[in-house]
Amino acid sequence: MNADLGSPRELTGLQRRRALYQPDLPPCLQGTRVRVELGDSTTSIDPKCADIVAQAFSHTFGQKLVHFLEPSTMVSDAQVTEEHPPIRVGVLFSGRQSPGGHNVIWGTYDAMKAQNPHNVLLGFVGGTEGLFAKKTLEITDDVLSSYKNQGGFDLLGRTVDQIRTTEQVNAAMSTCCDLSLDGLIIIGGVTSNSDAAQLAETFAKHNCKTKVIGVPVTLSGDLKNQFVETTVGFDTVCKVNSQLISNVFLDAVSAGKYYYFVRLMGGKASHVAFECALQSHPNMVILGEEVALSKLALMEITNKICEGVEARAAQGKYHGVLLIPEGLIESIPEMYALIQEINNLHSNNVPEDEIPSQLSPWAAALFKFLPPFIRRELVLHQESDNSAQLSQIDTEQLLAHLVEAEMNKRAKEGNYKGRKFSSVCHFFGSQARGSLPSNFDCNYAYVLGHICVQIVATGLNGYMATVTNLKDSINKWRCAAVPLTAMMSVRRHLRGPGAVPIGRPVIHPSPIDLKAESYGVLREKASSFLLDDFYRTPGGIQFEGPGADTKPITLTIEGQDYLGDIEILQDYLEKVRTILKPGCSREILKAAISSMASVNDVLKVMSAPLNAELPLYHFN
Ligand SMILES: O=P(O)(O)OC[C@H]1O[C@](O)(CO)[C@@H](O)[C@@H]1O
Repeated sequence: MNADLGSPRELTGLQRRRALYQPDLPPCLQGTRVRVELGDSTTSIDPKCADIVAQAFSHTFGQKLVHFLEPSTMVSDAQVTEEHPPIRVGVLFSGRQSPGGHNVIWGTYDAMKAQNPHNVLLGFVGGTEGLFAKKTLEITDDVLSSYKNQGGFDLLGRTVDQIRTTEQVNAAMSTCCDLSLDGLIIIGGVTSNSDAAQLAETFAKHNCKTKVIGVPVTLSGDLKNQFVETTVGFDTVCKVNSQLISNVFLDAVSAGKYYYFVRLMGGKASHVAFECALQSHPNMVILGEEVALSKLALMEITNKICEGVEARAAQGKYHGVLLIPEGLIESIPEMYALIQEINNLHSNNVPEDEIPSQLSPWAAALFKFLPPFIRRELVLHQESDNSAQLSQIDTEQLLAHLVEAEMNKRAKEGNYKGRKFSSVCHFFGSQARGSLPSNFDCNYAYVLGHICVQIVATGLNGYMATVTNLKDSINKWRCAAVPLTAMMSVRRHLRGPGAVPIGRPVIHPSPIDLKAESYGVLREKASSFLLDDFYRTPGGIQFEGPGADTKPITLTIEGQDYLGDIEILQDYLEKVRTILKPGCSREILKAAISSMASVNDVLKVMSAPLNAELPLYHFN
């Protein structure tokens, strides 16, 4: 644990200015009185698993949805919370750093102090380890002052994101009892919220008075379901990555000699890569979900990229940008099977250096085929959820290596006559994860913090704080509490009636919906992206002025009128081509010139920051 955690720190001019930003609240959270309305009883997100979840969570399964409304709203069966005896709440980061996390704590603190100045908020220093060891820091105005609207999780830090073993659960329970906590807020993604559900169940079973609350905070954006629209941090990370990617584009197109292979965070689902592709328009993006669906083998993916390289070479282009998610490696069937074998060996405590010799013959053959750097990375110790350390596996380098070998082979065999293929690889991980959070993430996290306090005040255990209607302005956001068990399910072995449930109930990461409109848009444009270099330069995150309040494209595109700039850019390119075509007719030239007004708009779009509110954007 870092000894400096939680200390006041010196802020730069930009950080000081950001610290002054005051997030907005939806009307229902603006006063000290909130109307609490009970909704429907819940079941499992997968009705076929309801019995299993109900059995595993006999004390917390089936609770009702709870909505927080403005007190003036006349709703039958509703109650108004008015009296607030002093409460004590603990909070911890249990999950990877994600921009905006600090604002959950700030929102919680403000809401607690507004309810009753004697309320106490304790932060656990060092995440789960701090929780087990009762290492707390009382949150005060002073402590918070240099962490408002700031990136990182360094106010409290985090360690192993796990509260699962009997020993860990008992340690957490004894801390909550000893500190007489009314509430415990766990800030994290799917794994941490699954642990939160288990903890809530255990507390209920043992009559522990502490109410456990989960908050959806993960840059990966994969804690997404009918109750949760997006997670805190996803917006910021996609904006920062898109800026970095667009910088790479300009570098690529300027020299025209390198292919950039960019790997983005997002292990179990490819939401970050998908959103960044919509924001930046790379030549190629390969999503884990597509590969898993089509069961593409490593060599098929390699060939697909080589075909793209060849098609571009035919147009005299020897540069390009390819995006992949870090989870791609696990989506490739043969790699998945190999990683599973390695995971099993890890679970049986086989040391890293002995793993290669204990693989099955076919897995050993695949392992041997891989370059040495990938072999080393594949056998590294596992994550807290017993999965491979995807951030440590340089899949972008593996693909670049295989594509180069294949292009050289094609050249040698006389099947490729273009210039030699050259690549540059990047992994954009912590560069974006440590960013100052966007206004959207600052607001969203702050509001979730307020909701946590309403959940404790209402006496709800095993709930997640949620906000829906996020695509609209904050005054239309809808605040609620959703039972964690409602988001849980059990994986099943086979599809159909013979399906056998495996594993324990957890909140699973949601993959990209390949039937969604936003995905359709991306695929429809794939060949233009590949060949026409429709690169976009979104620029840095806008904190003030036009564009400061834009949201992720994937959040706003679903169910909206999509009149994005892609069609317009294509149209523009066609017009330029027409004008440039030698001997084109006077009429065509005139028609092209008469459309110059829209061409100017297009140029504006191409040079303006993505976040700027442009007339051509109709995402919200
Ligand atoms: O900093 P670390 O421990 O490498 O974390 C990496 C992991 O965290 C995440 O960013 C968030 O879950 C994953 O995408 C990634 O694999």
